[in-house]
Amino acid sequence: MTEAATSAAPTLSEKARAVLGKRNLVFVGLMGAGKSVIGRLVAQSLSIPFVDTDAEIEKVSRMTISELFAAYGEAEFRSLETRVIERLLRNGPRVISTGGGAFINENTRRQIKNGGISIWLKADLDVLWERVSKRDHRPLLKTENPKQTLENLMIQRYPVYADADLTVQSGNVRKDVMVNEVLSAIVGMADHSSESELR
Ligand SMILES: Nc1ncnc2c1ncn2[C@@H]1O[C@H](COP(=O)(O)OP(=O)(O)OP(=O)(O)O)[C@@H](O)[C@H]1O
Ligand SMILES: O=C(O)C1=C[C@@H](O)[C@@H](O)[C@H](O)C1
Ligand SMILES: [Mg+2]
Repeated sequence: MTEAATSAAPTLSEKARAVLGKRNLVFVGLMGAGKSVIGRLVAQSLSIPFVDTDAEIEKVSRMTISELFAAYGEAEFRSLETRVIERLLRNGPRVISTGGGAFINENTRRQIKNGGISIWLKADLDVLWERVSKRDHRPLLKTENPKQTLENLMIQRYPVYADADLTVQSGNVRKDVMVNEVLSAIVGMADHSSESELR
C-alpha cells in the first residue's frame, strides 16, 4: 500500500489551522452574534489559545463592562479596549473574540486588520434580539427601546463590519455547524487566493 493510501486526509480543522499559520483569527460583529461562544469552540477545534477581549478588559480593570461604562464612560472604555486588543494581537496565533464595538473604532480596526484574519459573524435583528434579550448586562442596550437601539446599531455598524476579511452568517443553526462554517470560510480564503494566482 502506498504511503498516501495509509495516511488520513487532513481534517477541516487541520486545513484551517494550516491556512491560519501564525496569524490571529479575530471575531467581530454585533452583540449576540456569537463571537464569544463560537470563538471559543473554534479555538478548541484549531487547538490554539482563545481570548475574549471583554473578559480580558474585566480582568485587567477588575470591573464589569457595565461598571466601567458607568464610572468612566464609553470613550475611556474604548481606549482601554484598543490597548488590550493591541497587546492580545501580538502573540499569534490565537482566536480573539472582540466586543461588539471594537471593530468600529478606527484605531482598533486598523490593528485588527494588520494583526490577523478578521471574521464577521453576521446575524439578523430577530436572531440578535432573541439572544441579547435574555440578559441585561450590556450597557448600550439599557435604553427605553433596546430592540430599536440594536437596529440602529445594525444600520450604523454593518457597513463597517463588512470590511472584515471573511463573513459568516450566524443564524439559528447548531453551534458545531457554525464552527464548521467558520473553518470552511478560512479554508475557502486560501482556495480563492490560489485560484487568483493561477489566473
Ligand atoms: N449558533 C448558536 N446557537 C444557539 N445559541 C447561540 C448561537 N450563537 C450564540 N448563541 C447564544 O447567544 C448568546 C450570545 O452569544 P455570545 O455571548 O457569544 O455573543 P457575542 O457576539 O460575544 O456578544 P457580545 O458582543 O455582547 O459579547 C449566548 O447565550 C450564546 O450561547
Ligand atoms: O457593541 C458594543 O459596543 C459593546 C459590546 C459588548 O461586547 C461590550 O464590549 C460593550 O458592552 C460594548
Ligand atoms: Mg462576547
